[in-house]
Amino acid sequence: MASGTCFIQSSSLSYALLPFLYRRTTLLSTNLRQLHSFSSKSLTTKSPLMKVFAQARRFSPKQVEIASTDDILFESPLKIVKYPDPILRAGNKRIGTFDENLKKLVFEMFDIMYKTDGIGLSAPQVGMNIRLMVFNPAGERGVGEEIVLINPRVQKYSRKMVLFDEGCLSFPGIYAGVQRPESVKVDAQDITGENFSVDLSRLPARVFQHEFDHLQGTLFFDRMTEEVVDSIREELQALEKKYEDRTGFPSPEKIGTSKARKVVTGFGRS
Ligand SMILES: CSCC[C@H](NC=O)C(=O)N[C@@H](C)C(=O)N[C@@H](CO)C(=O)O
Ligand SMILES: [Fe+2]
Repeated sequence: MASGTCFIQSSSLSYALLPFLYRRTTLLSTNLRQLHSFSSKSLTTKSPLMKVFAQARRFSPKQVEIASTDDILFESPLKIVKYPDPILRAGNKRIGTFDENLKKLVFEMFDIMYKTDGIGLSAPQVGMNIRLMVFNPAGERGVGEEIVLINPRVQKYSRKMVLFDEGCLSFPGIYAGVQRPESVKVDAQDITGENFSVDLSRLPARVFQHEFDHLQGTLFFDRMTEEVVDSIREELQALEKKYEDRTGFPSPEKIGTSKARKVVTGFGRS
């Protein structure tokens, strides 16, 4: 999609746009009905207004903003952003420009990943709110395979879930159990902008999912059960305190002792 295109979230559609949207979704639904023989049940909704919203949600492409050149500018050397910095919770823009600057960023991300004993790294973890991740499950330059995924989307994931003790470079020294699907099928773009698909399982699937979560603003403890969070609660609070001491601002989030925390499941939209 062209840079500068204005996207509108279906959830925030103004009523002024409804007539236009209704025409568009009606056309789309007619075409899709012919193409895919939708069941009458899937097209039945309770009111015309609900129908417009339901169809808009089903047919509209994902409305993630495209990064500008400024969004991809970075300062060397890169530094790892630590919890609870709000950068880790911010939205991440899709990348539309595949140039030398992007290649340099990827090289420097691998560099800091290896230096900090990582096996994967997402752009928001180095302060860049864009949809880019790098990983190498071998964790060493020149060993294993370096994988770069730009604007990744999860196509499929296995029902089989696996529990594994994960660590995150944004939570130094903290490890705890996270359940994730054993394998995933991913669509993405490479460093030249070329589309590709890849099937990942075991550790590569785990690292991909951990980094993909970062691109969605999800952190590994969001997926942990309350019992598991209890085992690292004090360490999380220590990071929150460190952030407050360093910045002079209150921590933007607190793990506290609340039981209201909702464990994240699934992948959300990308
Ligand atoms: C298992 S997914 C972990 C991915 C994570 N990426 C970014 O936060 C990461 O690299 N975490 C490291 C702490 C890590 O897992 N390092 C390896 C190799 O040293 C380890 O076994 O601790
Ligand atoms: Fe992480």
